[in-house]
Amino acid sequence: MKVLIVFYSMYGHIYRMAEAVAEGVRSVDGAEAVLRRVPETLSAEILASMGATEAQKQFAHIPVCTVDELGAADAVIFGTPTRFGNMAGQMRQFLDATGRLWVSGALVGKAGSVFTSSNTQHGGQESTILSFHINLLHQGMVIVGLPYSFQGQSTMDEITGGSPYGASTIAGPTGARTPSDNELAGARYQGRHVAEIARKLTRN
Ligand SMILES: Cc1cc2nc3c(=O)[nH]c(=O)nc-3n(C[C@H](O)[C@H](O)[C@H](O)COP(=O)(O)O)c2cc1C
Repeated sequence: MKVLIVFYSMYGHIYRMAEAVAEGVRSVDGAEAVLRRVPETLSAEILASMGATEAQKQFAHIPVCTVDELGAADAVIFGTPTRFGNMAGQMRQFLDATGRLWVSGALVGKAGSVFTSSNTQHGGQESTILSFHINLLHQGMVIVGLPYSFQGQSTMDEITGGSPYGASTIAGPTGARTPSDNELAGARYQGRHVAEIARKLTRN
């Protein structure tokens, strides 16, 4: 059973979370985690002006996802930073290339799940995940979130990402904060949870 983790990251937070999601997937017997990134759509000049050039080198070795790989996966977990409370345009562009999967119903009945990051605590993590879910529903996917059985999302001991909609991390106003242990635990939990549900959905 193949669980595809397809992400966009500009500064590395979503990449780090994607690695943790993959760990969670791999903790399920028979589940293979495949990490892919979506194509970059901004020019090198714009990326340099945004201070992304060095950061993106950390995950340049991850292969770029193809639409066929998306269609062939047993479950898909999407990771995107928030952009004004929505998914990043790079992810949007990738989704807009999947029309033929919609036509053929390739994703119907497969588990789909979303995780995110933002600079500020209330900067749109929930709206990013929930508006992403609309796309999954149009593709006929079965939406999987991050249940409250992941107790780390209820903690009052620290400022943390994570909601019933999906794992998340807060990068901080300058983007210098890295995903906390609790946020990474949420990402691992989500990966494991999706893989467990996908295993049930794919059982004959
Ligand atoms: C154009 C743009 C819009 C953004 N919009 C938001 C926003 O609405 N709320 C917020 O908290 N952070 C916002 N951010 C910050 C990003 O979400 C943050 O850089 C990202 O989550 C870090 O993830 P990454 O390291 O994987 O790129 C924005 C960043 C950019 C470049």
